[in-house]
Amino acid sequence: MRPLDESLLFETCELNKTAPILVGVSGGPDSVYLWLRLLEMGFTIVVAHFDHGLRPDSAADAAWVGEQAHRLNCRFVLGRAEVGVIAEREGLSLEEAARRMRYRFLFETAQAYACQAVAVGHTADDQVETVLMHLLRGSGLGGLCGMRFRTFLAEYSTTIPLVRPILGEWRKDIERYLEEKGIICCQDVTNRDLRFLRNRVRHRLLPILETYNSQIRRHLWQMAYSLQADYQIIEQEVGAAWQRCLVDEGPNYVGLNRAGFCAEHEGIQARLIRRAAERFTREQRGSDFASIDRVVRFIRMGCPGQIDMEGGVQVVLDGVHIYVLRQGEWPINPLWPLIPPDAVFQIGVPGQLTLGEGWVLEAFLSSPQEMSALGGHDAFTACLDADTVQMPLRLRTRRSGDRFWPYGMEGPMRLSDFLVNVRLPRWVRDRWPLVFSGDTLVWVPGYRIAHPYRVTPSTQKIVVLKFYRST
Ligand SMILES: Nc1ncnc2c1ncn2[C@@H]1O[C@H](COP(=O)(O)OP(=O)(O)OP(=O)(O)O)[C@@H](O)[C@H]1O
Repeated sequence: MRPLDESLLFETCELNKTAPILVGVSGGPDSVYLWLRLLEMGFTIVVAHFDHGLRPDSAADAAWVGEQAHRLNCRFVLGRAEVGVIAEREGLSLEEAARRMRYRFLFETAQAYACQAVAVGHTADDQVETVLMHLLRGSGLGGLCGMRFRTFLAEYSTTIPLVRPILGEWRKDIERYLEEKGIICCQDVTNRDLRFLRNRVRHRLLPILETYNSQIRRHLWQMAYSLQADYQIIEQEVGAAWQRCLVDEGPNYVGLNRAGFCAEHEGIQARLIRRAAERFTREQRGSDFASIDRVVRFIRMGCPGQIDMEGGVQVVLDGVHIYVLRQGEWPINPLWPLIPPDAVFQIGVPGQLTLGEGWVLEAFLSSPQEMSALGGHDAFTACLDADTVQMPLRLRTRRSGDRFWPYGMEGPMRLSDFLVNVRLPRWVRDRWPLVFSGDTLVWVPGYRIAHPYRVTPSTQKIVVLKFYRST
């Protein structure tokens, strides 16, 4: 366990005695204890209390904290908001609205009074309850790590940390300390309300778990603490993988390199998607395992297309890149080499076609030896047996009645059926480029070449076709 001592405050919480610390004091025993202990240890404290206006006695709590601050000669800042009204307006639960308003107030006050950190009174018991709540709701490793001694809440401040100096102290020891000092704190009656999951965990679940192992609280606390160190290693790995895969990023999208992504470890792949999706999601809780797993499998399959995640996030694959974006907000860069619906182009071999938006289609001749030396290629490169194709090749969009014999299939099928099967997004089908030899469709870029045009052991020369963006 980590009791409140100087090494915890200076090293783990990274506090110093040169600037004040803002302590969020509800008036309850935990935050009062935190405040008194920090004062005893010689820190300068700014006391901040937020009146949520949700209980009839909330003004009395505020007054009590103010009186104590006066008695202890600490600066006191009181904040107030109509949490009920805000919750309704923003479609949040009362607890969530209260939490957001409170943290916003605490960090704004810390900024205004040049405080080095915001300190709150979460205890070891709160930690154990939090870990169990995460477990019950189905969390990953991140949730099982529980709360940190020192962290940043980026939505409130990226420069002022949130510290929890009494995260290693048990409530019973805190109560004993206050009793010895004769301090009677405010009591929050909602702490006994069993409609709240936290209270059920505290008053019902934990006593039952203790009948299995009397040390369960200690074990859960230790587990969270050691997982935090493990998690840090994973986060470093994910950060490095992110740098390796990131190709493009904007306010409403992130672009990753698919080949790089697929080369990462499976666990890292899932975390990369989670990290990208978290930027754009409307959900407060992260995406669940099943949804992340579905996206990872879709990316590994490699066919261009799109897939929706919960929280308004979309993942779009163009065969080379993975775009994670806010639904409906397409990146400025076009993803695919789309062409006007009625356009027809011709391309000789060797030859080059400049399409819109910086896209280029290049054609050249190669030999089987050269191609095998080059190794694998992406979905927007095709190799055809040169003796089977009729030059120049033609590029156009689909027309009714088009048929296609996909590589590896028994025979031709309707192109429209093929496009449905591969789930090419409906809105791009009329602008998707198709490569024809004479009247025969030989390549659906991003997906398949036509079976009769494949490279075989008897192939002498290969026509290589390649779409790429020149900008
Ligand atoms: N109204 C408030 N004003 C200022 N800070 C608050 C307020 N409510 C909570 N906090 C801060 O957030 C911490 C955690 O809040 P929570 O509601 O979980 O409190 P708690 O575990 O009941 O602790 P306490 O005994 O201090 O009320 C508190 O210890 C306190 O530091």
